[in-house]
Amino acid sequence: MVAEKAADSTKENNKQLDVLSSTQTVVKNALEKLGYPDEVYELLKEPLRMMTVRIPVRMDDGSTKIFTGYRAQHNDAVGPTKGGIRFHPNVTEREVKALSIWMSLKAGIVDLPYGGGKGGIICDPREMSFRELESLSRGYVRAVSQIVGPTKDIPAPDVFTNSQIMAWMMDEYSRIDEFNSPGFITGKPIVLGGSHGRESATAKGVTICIDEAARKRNIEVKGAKVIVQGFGNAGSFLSKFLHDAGAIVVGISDAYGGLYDPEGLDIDYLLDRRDSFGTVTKLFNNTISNKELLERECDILVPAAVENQITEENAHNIKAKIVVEAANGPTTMEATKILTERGILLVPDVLASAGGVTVSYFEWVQNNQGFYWTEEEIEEKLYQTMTKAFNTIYNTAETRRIDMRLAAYMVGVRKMAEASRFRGWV
Ligand SMILES: NC(=O)C1=CN([C@@H]2O[C@H](COP(=O)(O)OP(=O)(O)OC[C@H]3O[C@@H](n4cnc5c(N)ncnc54)[C@H](O)[C@@H]3O)[C@@H](O)[C@H]2O)C=CC1
Ligand SMILES: O=C(O)CCC(=O)C(=O)O
Repeated sequence: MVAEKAADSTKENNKQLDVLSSTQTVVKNALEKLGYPDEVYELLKEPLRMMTVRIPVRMDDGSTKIFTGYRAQHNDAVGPTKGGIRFHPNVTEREVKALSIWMSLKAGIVDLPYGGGKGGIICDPREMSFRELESLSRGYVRAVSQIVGPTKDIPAPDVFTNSQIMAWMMDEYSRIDEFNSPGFITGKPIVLGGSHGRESATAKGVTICIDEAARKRNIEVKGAKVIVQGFGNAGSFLSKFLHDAGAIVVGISDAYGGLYDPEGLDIDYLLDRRDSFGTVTKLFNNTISNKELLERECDILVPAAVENQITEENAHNIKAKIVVEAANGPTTMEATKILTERGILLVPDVLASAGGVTVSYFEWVQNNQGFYWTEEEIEEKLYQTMTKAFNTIYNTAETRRIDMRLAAYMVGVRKMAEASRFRGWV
């Protein structure tokens, strides 16, 4: 009996942490609230295409290692699919599928002419040499080359991938295409057709959401205590922006642990010492765990690392008044409910982290037109896009008396549902 109960509770816990099924539940709720028939949900609950590839890489020790990778294309009714590529040991097929659905929702929320796509390779780039990483990146592009391209599916950076990896991938695709194809991928170095502001775009978008959310809750960002989980692309730029705006960044973390100081951390020093994978805490002895960090005292909490960090286990202990999700999928559905009931304003991932794909879109447009904008122009366009999206979703949540995640899904799903209907798919 006891063993049966324990097995049931493990099953329930695994279900809550399955990002695909929880995303499907919210998509279903959003479509029902919008009055769409069940067949629209049947179409949108899974990607239209999912490719699994095996990539052989000759390692530096002379052995050959076979890596598994994925590319999911959720829905291309609105336009080509778009979304990052993740290199991480925990990548799974279901995770990549969920990430592609989130990309569709983001494109809908910030009104881009795209559907969602996402890729991932099961690997640990922190343990690979530069040459092995180049070989893996080029091998992945060769393996998925038939289904990607500037008018089909446009990749970008995500966890543990960066502008160098985008450059190798663009070069490999250009060789296959026998044409210089900068619009194949975004997040490239500026000299290869990258856009000003793309590197910091995700964090900029999150900063704009924090400003808007703080205004709604009468909190001054200047002087507010902030914890940021993750010190990579999203988390490190965000910490810098908030620090420069006068917020007190009291906590940060990476995959190995967290740092907390109620008086505020020396962000410039930490930025200077972090490595290219967003690791910095290994240099310190007085670290705490990621779990502890999330529960420490602060006004604003920003998970900017990986999925399933705020769950029903710790949601009751979160001290922040505002939680802004820079990461994809950091809060489970059960935790969303708990935080909302506790009066904590939760700004969901599909809205808060949409700055990255927004500037990726600007990069793609600049590649297509062959004319490039200044950083100021990009920043202004990003600001307009993010504030409009935030307020549309905030007002939808208020009017309908629902949480901001469901409101964001309702706003995000509508365009692809309509486009699929007009195309006669449902
Ligand atoms: N880079 C981008 O443009 C965008 C990123 N995101 C999301 O933001 C999140 C972070 O992505 P990036 O900053 O780009 O990645 P990154 O690779 O630059 O940094 C990842 C950070 O998370 C930490 N981390 C990794 N595994 C962890 C774990 N198990 N527990 C705690 N920390 C861990 C790493 O140490 C590092 O500090 C991800 O969820 C990603 O999907 C969302 C939109 C766009
Ligand atoms: O910049 C992009 O196209 C995609 C970024 C991404 O993967 C994300 O928003 O999760």
